Amino acid sequence: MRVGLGTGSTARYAIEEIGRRIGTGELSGVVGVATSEASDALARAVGIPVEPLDPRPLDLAIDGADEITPGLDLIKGLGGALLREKLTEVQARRLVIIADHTKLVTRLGEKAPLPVEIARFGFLSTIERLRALGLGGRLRQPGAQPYVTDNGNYIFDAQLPAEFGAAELGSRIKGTLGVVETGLFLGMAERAFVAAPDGVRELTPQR
Ligand SMILES: O=C[C@H](O)[C@H](O)[C@H](O)COP(=O)(O)O
Repeated sequence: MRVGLGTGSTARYAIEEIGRRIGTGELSGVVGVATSEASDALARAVGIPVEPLDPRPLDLAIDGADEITPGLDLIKGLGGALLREKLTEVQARRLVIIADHTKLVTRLGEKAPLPVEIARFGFLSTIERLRALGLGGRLRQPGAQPYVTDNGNYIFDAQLPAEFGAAELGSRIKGTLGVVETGLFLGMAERAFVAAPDGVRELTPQR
């Protein structure tokens, strides 16, 4: 199998477990496609052969999420990996999300901002254009300098308006000059395994 390897503190568990099972011989013939430099390094460290993304479909992708609706629409990218995640996961025959129950929401934007990856050149102008769409939020800047993605871009963490249609807003953001990609993953996840104190629930999209 060719497996998309997600990014973040939850996807890390899956990568480590795949590596462990390859090590014990429980799994064989697995090749990973990593969604970040960090996951690439982790996968290699735990013994998963890693290949770059090419146009062939992936059998499976496993990743975390920042928000999960009952329809399994997602916000992703608080870890900064949204572009490579979307490039990889759109090619997966099955996208499986793993998360804890704090990620469940009734509507997108309820708890998390929407990460929007933007080009560094002219980023202040791009942010002005995003504000003109009615988005609040700010440039991700954990210290003295802005956060830089694996692709050399910045991230604008957008506060979504109270009322919006996710697909329409997503295409308006994506169509804004300077925007590279958004962390909206709509209609992509096939199922989610969500851990809560009383156990793990398997969710499929409720439309
Ligand atoms: O860019 C990061 C990814 O979209 C992560 O999957 C997401 O932020 C969830 O990460 P975590 O499992 O660390 O909460």
